[in-house]
Amino acid sequence: MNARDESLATGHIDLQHIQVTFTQQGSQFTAVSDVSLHVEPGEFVSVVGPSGCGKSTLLNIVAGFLKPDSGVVTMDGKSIAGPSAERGVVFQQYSLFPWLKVRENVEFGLKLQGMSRHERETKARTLLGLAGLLPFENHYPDQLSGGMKQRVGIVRALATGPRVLLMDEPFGALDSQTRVVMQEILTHMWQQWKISVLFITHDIEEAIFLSDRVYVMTARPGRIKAEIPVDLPRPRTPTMTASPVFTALHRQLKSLIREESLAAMGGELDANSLSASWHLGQEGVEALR
Ligand SMILES: Nc1ncnc2c1ncn2[C@@H]1O[C@H](COP(=O)(O)OP(=O)(O)OP(=O)(O)O)[C@@H](O)[C@H]1O
Repeated sequence: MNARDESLATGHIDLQHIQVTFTQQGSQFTAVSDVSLHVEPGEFVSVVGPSGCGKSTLLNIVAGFLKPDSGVVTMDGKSIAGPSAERGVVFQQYSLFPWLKVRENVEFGLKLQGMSRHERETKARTLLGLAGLLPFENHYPDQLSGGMKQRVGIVRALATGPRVLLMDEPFGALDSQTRVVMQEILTHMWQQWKISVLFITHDIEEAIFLSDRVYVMTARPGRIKAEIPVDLPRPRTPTMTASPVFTALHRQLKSLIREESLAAMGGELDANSLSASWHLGQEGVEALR
């Protein structure tokens, strides 16, 4: 078995019956209720759902930053007890060290792993080259665009050889054009690495474009409402977003999330009241004057 086959055989994430409660302003509430989900080795899985449904909470549990109140979370059959280099994390905020140059940022984790200067320089330069960032290896983060910073963040997370990549709205801070390009870059990088990815996003199109499967969560308390396989061939290309399969999936996911977004607004809004509120009639218009 070569190194690539070995990495394919690992990176299995399994969450079973996860329950999380938080306390806010002195009162407890259930943030996540009875969530079970899995990511197979080498699979790209997204989680979508309305704001506040617990998506980041689930990612933080897999990252080992947070312990659930009940339920079981494992990676390759072993209980997750805390953060580990086996699980790389990329957040929306570019968490690069501003005082280090691009290559030094990528080398940081390798240095902690005890890799020699020569080896880590070679590895960082190879990875930066694959991400089209080699010409910027000696730049500081604040000399880069948002998209480039996030590419460096992804390369840095991948450098230490994690078996799983956890991404929490990684492109959320980017403008829509850059975001689309980043999705393409990520899907190409992922095809080369074939690493397991758990990806959190608000963006339905992004979830479909990137994923093998998409989990949809309910409004708080977050549960799994649906699990949707994405039956689109790889490699993914931008033209696929106009295909009948893509548009059907988009419609299905949009409708599932809309129901939950309305529920998240407290139940006082439903489809009828939403349209009624815009048809005020003459009396309503007068009342607003
Ligand atoms: N450490 C914490 N203490 C108290 N409440 C928390 C904590 N972390 C998250 N919450 C609350 O739990 C709920 C779920 O939060 P979470 O960030 O996981 O949701 P999300 O689906 O990722 O939201 P968004 O899409 O808006 O980023 C929210 O109501 C949030 O305010």
